Amino acid sequence: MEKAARTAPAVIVAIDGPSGTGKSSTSKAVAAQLGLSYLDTGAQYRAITWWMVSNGIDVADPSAIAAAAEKPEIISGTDPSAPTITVDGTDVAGPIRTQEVTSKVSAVSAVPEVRARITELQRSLAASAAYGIVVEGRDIGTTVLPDADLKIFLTASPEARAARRSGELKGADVNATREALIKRDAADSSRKTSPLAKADDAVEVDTSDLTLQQVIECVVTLVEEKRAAK
Ligand SMILES: Nc1ncnc2c1ncn2[C@@H]1O[C@H](COP(=O)(O)OP(=O)(O)OP(=O)(O)O)[C@@H](O)[C@H]1O
Ligand SMILES: Nc1ccn([C@@H]2O[C@H](COP(=O)(O)O)[C@@H](O)[C@H]2O)c(=O)n1
Repeated sequence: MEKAARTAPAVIVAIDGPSGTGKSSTSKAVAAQLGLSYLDTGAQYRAITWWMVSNGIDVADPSAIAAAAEKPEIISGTDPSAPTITVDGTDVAGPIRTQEVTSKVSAVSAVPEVRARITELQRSLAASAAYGIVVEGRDIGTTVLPDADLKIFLTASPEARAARRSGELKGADVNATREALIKRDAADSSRKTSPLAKADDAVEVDTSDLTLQQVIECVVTLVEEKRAAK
């Protein structure tokens, strides 16, 4: 598999969609299976949010966020079997998943200066991926990599997404989880700069009634078809 991937043409894959649709799980597995790099762009927005909170920046003040947007150094490791994220040299893989960061990330990621900074990082990582990359997020197909070889937009019902997330957060209330997902998606979809949206040329995959393995197989097939046509 690895050898075949390394003799195949480099391929850029954009995977977007709302929260809990399976973007990270699918993208990581597809990248690992096909010998591609992997970038979790949500982790980058979470990392900059973590830095803002840790440094006492008021996340309700867009001008304060904009003024600080260039300060933290954010580095993403793109090996799908061990993705990493550091801020100023500190491993923040755990801290960026707290409820506090999750509840504040939409406000921080809506600030245009933050998006410009993070988008530049994302494009540079994609350009330096020798064998190709799977990049997952909210605006990859529409804004970050509009010329991606393949664009996928994952969806799932709010009920399916809430059940998946509640399974992860042991003991979490499914209704509260569902409301929180809907609220975050609404904020991400309604911001002015680069909102969560399906690109016109993206393939939409509804994962509500599919197992994770079925979604992975579907995306691997789509990538292989694109590669064969290159
Ligand atoms: N098709 C599926 N069937 C069942 N569970 C799934 C499926 N896809 C993903 N999951 C599970 O749902 C949870 C959320 O998946 P994942 O983190 O990949 O979603 P996401 O779209 O990246 O979410 P977010 O945008 O919030 O980071 C994980 O526990 C994952 O294992
Ligand atoms: N391309 C992206 C990716 C993410 N965001 C913002 O980050 C939040 C966290 O994303 P997760 O995938 O880790 O849940 C998300 O809610 C968005 O606010 C983004 O703006 N653009």
